[in-house]
Amino acid sequence: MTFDTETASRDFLLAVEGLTVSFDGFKAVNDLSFYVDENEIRVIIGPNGAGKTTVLDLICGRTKATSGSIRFRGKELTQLKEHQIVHAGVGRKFQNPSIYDDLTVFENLEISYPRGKSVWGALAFRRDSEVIDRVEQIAEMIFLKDHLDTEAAILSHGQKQWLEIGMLLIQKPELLMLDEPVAGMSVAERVKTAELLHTIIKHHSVVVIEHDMKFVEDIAHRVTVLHQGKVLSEGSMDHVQHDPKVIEVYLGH
Ligand SMILES: Nc1ncnc2c1ncn2[C@@H]1O[C@H](COP(=O)(O)OP(=O)(O)OP(=O)(O)O)[C@@H](O)[C@H]1O
Repeated sequence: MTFDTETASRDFLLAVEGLTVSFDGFKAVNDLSFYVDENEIRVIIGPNGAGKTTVLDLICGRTKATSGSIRFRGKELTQLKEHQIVHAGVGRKFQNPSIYDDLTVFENLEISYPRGKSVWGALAFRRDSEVIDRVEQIAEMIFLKDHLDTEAAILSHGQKQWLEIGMLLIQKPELLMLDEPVAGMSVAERVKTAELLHTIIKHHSVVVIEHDMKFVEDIAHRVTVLHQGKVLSEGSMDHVQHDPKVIEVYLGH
């Protein structure tokens, strides 16, 4: 059986097919296809300019595709607006944390708690036990249970990154997309972040862009190597690490 026949007959959480985006004639993503399963950690690697960030921008609706399809739980995302994609269950963390420095860890998590869409729902929102329980549960997962009253401004760089992941998790996205989550972290923080991702995928799927190969090895179920907007290689870390094409354009440097 060919890969195509196999993929066509399966239900993936995320199915990206023939995705292309052209910026003034330059195809940053070029006829790209890849598939992500439930409870999978997929890592996207590749040289600078390969199109990794652009792929996440396309999935979360920040950039509009020139052609191709992105199906999430069978729902086409390419025509949706960013907030509709968030509502469909896709959360995205950018490289720079967008937390509120002057609020505490508790408050940052609390304001991210989904309150329903109506204005009335927002007005009726109060700090009830359901919210407190959920905030505490997430804080424990992101190693900040003892820092609930700490102002976000004084957290370490790594703790800020975890807080932002927590702010996404509290919204219960089915798919979480992270752009270089361990950049600038200490070795100890990287180890804890790998632990966090292994906890997260019990209930979510994760797509991560990463350059730190040790970290990739620790977390990846499968790795997709991008080069010039296309898949150069895909499979286990072991498979892509030994693929001569990958060594030539990326890992050998
Ligand atoms: N809005 C845009 N307009 C024009 N060109 C763009 C735009 N966004 C990205 N590009 C180009 O598309 C290519 C892919 O960029 P992208 O940021 O996706 O690469 P990357 O793999 O994430 O690289 P890095 O590892 O350096 O972050 C680059 O050549 C970039 O200059």
